[in-house]
Amino acid sequence: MASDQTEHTVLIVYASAAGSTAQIGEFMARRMRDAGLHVRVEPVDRAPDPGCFEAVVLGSAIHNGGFLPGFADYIERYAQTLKQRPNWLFSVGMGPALRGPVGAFFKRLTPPVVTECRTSAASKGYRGFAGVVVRPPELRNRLLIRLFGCPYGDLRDWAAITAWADEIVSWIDDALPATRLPATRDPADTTIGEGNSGPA
Ligand SMILES: Cc1cc2nc3c(=O)[nH]c(=O)nc-3n(C[C@H](O)[C@H](O)[C@H](O)COP(=O)(O)O)c2cc1C
Repeated sequence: MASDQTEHTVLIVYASAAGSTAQIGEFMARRMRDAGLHVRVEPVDRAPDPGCFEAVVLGSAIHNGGFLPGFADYIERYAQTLKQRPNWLFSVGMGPALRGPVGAFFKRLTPPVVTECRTSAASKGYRGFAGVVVRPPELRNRLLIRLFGCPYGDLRDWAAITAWADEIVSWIDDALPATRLPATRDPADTTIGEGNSGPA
């Protein structure tokens, strides 16, 4: 028997310079679609108005201590809308992969831009994921990375990303009311008016 419930709609917006954050966004989208949600995933420069979706996930790579250009602006521009939509924020950087005494200290710190955006959007949750760390050409940057104890390579923890996507799906399924299509419609009635045009 066909279900009369529509899928919940989710927008995933990401900012990515080299592609690792984009892949996390696409991965989360696939995971959430497999769970029955209707998910649109877009880079921030093509992202639509979040007000057209029931829930939103926002994620950016961290470069030089901040989000990528345009990402914080998007959150600021739609802050009022985002405050009225359940939304979640993630960052992708070296943080979770830092090791050693200096690394352990910096690992505990949340970049100020994360706190600002989380407050602006009233995000329900935040995760910092490790990204892909490539050996930089500049000696100074290589020394900093060594000081922080960060290894090179693809450090993404797909199990942690999967678990977070599933947490968001559970929240949406539990907290958002099911959207129901009109139960019946007289096939002879061809007018599109009140009561016939879509979900109540
Ligand atoms: C120029 C540059 C600056 C970076 N600055 C930071 C930083 O300040 N903090 C951090 O945790 N990671 C930093 N990283 C690591 C990136 O966040 C990481 O490589 C991430 O996976 C990049 O995401 P993307 O592939 O989506 O662009 C930097 C990387 C580059 C290339």
